[in-house]
Amino acid sequence: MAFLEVSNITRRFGGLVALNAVSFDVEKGEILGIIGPNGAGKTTLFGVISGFIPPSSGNVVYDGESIIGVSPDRLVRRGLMRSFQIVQSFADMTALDVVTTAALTRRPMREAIDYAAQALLRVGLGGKEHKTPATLSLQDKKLLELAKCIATDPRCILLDEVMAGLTMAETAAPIAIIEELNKQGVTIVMVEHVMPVIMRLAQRMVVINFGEKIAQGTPDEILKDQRVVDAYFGDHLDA
Ligand SMILES: Nc1ncnc2c1ncn2[C@@H]1O[C@H](COP(=O)(O)OP(=O)(O)OP(=O)(O)O)[C@@H](O)[C@H]1O
Repeated sequence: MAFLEVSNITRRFGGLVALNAVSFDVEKGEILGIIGPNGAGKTTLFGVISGFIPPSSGNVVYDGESIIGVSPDRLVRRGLMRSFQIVQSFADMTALDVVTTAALTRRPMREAIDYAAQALLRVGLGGKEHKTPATLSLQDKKLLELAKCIATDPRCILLDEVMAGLTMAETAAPIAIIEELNKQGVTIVMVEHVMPVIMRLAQRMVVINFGEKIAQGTPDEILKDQRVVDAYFGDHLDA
């Protein structure tokens, strides 16, 4: 049995079918990349897996149990954490407050603050603990999302476009953090538009187009798949 099993997930918004019977497995310890054009349904898929969006039908099994209907908070306590494209916080919260809030899902207050400070150090944000997220650079905002994930002691992280908007040089830090987490046994599922990054990190990839899975395979297999090239790569190979 795979660590994460997505089976026949369909999600409708009114008449729009954002996801149509999408199925794939994620093995423990792997890095799975998910790609697809804008509006393909990737964020909706992450919302379903992480408990934020109920599916219209289908099932998600995490570590042997169905997690449909389980709240995002409870999933985080079970080690399933997702990042967001935009750091969400109240205006007067510092980076340390934001990460402490994440750490509190699994630790008491005093420990959570220490653990959050360590997570910030680990992503290279040492010294920026007391800045508000709004004043951080885009790269630091992305690193803050990673620190939030790390602070929850995840076993599986869903990363939503952590490289978006970064220069290739700026992607080096998040890439190193993701590789290190994975080496420590954390399973990673990542949605990413930056092709050189996902091609390098992902052991396997799933391609979604108009809410449907159109291909899966190793990065090399995906590059050679004509349906994928037609649907996606024409626009994104140089990205
Ligand atoms: N809450 C919602 N209500 C109505 N339609 C929605 C909602 N959320 C998403 N959609 C629609 O579902 C489809 C899939 O959107 P989704 O954001 O999941 O795509 P995506 O692949 O993540 O796109 P992007 O790469 O631009 O983030 C789109 O047509 C979108 O407009």
